[in-house]
Amino acid sequence: MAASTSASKTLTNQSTSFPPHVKISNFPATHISFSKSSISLQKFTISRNSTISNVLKTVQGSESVSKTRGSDPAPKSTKPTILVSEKLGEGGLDLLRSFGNVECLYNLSPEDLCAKISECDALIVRSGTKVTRQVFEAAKGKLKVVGRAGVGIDNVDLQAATEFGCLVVNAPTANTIAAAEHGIALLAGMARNVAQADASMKAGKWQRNKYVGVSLVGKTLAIMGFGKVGSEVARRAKGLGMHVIAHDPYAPADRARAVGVELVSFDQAISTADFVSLHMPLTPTTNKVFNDQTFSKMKKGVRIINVARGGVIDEDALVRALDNGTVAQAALDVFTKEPPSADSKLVQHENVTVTPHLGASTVEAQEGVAVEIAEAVVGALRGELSATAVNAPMVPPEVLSELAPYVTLAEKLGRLAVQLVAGGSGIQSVKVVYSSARDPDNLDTRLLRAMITKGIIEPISDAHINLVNADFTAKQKGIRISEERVVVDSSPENPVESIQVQISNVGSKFASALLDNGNISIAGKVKYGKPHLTRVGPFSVDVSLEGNLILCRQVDQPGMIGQVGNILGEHNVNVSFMSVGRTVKRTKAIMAIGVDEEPDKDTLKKIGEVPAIEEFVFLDL
Ligand SMILES: NC(=O)c1ccc[n+]([C@@H]2O[C@H](COP(=O)([O-])OP(=O)(O)OC[C@H]3O[C@@H](n4cnc5c(N)ncnc54)[C@H](O)[C@@H]3O)[C@@H](O)[C@H]2O)c1
Ligand SMILES: O=C(O)[C@H](O)COP(=O)(O)O
Repeated sequence: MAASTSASKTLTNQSTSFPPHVKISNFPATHISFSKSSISLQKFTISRNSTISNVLKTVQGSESVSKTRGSDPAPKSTKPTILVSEKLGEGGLDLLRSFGNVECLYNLSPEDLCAKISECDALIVRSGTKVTRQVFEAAKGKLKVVGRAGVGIDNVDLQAATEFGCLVVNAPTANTIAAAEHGIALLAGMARNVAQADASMKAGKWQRNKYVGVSLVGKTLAIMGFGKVGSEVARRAKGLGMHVIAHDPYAPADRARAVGVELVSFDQAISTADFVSLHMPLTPTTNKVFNDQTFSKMKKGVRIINVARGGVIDEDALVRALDNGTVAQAALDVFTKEPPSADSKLVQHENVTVTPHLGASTVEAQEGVAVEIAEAVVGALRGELSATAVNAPMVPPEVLSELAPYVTLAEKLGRLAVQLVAGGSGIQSVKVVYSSARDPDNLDTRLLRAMITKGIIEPISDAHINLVNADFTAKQKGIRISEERVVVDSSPENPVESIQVQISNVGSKFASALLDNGNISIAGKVKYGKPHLTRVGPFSVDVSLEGNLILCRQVDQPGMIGQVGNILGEHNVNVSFMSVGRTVKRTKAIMAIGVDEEPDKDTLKKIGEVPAIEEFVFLDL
């Protein structure tokens, strides 16, 4: 298959918008929504020659709503009803009132919320309202958008929202500074026992010796998670004279350097720090990452601050570490269960300072998130695309049905590529090469690019990526995604022949995935409707992208498949696919092995001990 032409473009600072000229014909339009692992489809009837923007409006039921911007009111008879269930800044409320009928009903019981919701077109919440499946069921299709006035959307059942065709939008940036300032307040307050001394004085005591604190200047602070909040905490801590280090496997080193912060390994961060401040998202990887084992590696007398999410700490282990003196003090704004039980040992511990999830609670941040969320909700009710949507993008059904298998391939390639990146390497530049028989102008790759972005970003953050927010989120994370289309001589019936994903300027956990130019490179194809991995670095392979994957590089010699297969078999790990690729006979080869179960550490160790195996990596697809 010869490459005949190529065209490339780089996406920077680009907001997502649909071309107005794209038309769809008379068939049921499909509303595509993504969750972490699934795509759900719902059908809506769209008239001939509707534009995509009309599709959006029809799907969200806002055709009759005013199309004017800013504070122009919607026609009275068609004003949408917007329920605000937690306190929201006045600026946001004013904007909402200029557009719809706003009802502020705080502290609704779950039953009252369900009773009310079928009258509402939009619901605005913070972290206190649980927007459950029952709420979406009770809405009976009336609810079109849920706005989360803040970052975390763990209180909204996204899957249910998606299934019920309800858009969810959030306000991811307006409370960053507030959270960082609260982190610093907890750090300083804890070091000087402010809360404990205050309580003691109010109890009539004067205990000057008991509340001798520790100084911050010259102490080492480890920032765990160098994102928006983490980097702002770092800046402020440096101003206090602290030595700041950070651990974030996905943050670019130059961003850290610009703030004067050194990026280090997890173990180095926790074993050298006097203070450890947590700013990573709660993901399966970070869930209870601070546990008995990690506390035991910390410097005796370490102090911990958490304004991220309670679930990153094993709270029982923290109580043990406080009791045995490993951790001298902790200052916590967030808890696994909120509110925590009144008799929680952690909350009651004398060396623990607590606040009731106040990180975002400043007048300024609440005004900021209120306006940010009001704009997003009003835009969504008008049927506009939102840069902060966390679910429910829409694409024309003919594009969707054609691209559906490639969408899965794209996400899997993204997930796979990011797992090949070595810890400590910040991802800044991703190149996607689409080989296709179609003219470059006749291939809409936005959905594929969004899915590759989703595959790359979601395993390393709590961001939810879809067609709407993919470019926005990548840009926010400092990841530049460029696309190149290569026209190949094959059937133009297939929109794409193959997709290659390259990540530049990073180290790899699996050196064989590197091309001569130093880029991690993998490529895949759709075969019989299923995504297949067809290339790893310079090696050709062919393995279905299902379950999990082990990649091994070995000296090309007989018996290797048998040896590795036996180890997996002995440990009851079922092999689903296997493929061997090599560059030159009897030199180096790689083996790609699809496995149904995740092998335990012992099994992987045994694979690594096979003498001819030079390197291997386990990848979760
Ligand atoms: N207490 C509050 O009121 C409050 C307010 C705002 C944000 N938050 C929470 O703070 C956290 C950070 O928010 P943000 O806006 O800075 O998010 P962000 O996405 O900008 O930053 C998170 C960073 O964590 C990094 N990360 C991912 N996995 C990691 C791992 N295993 N180890 C170390 N780092 C890892 C990511 O690369 C990213 O740089 C989130 O959990 C958010 O929900 C809490
Ligand atoms: O996720 C967030 O934005 C913060 O945790 C703040 O939550 P809140 O809006 O309930 O204060």
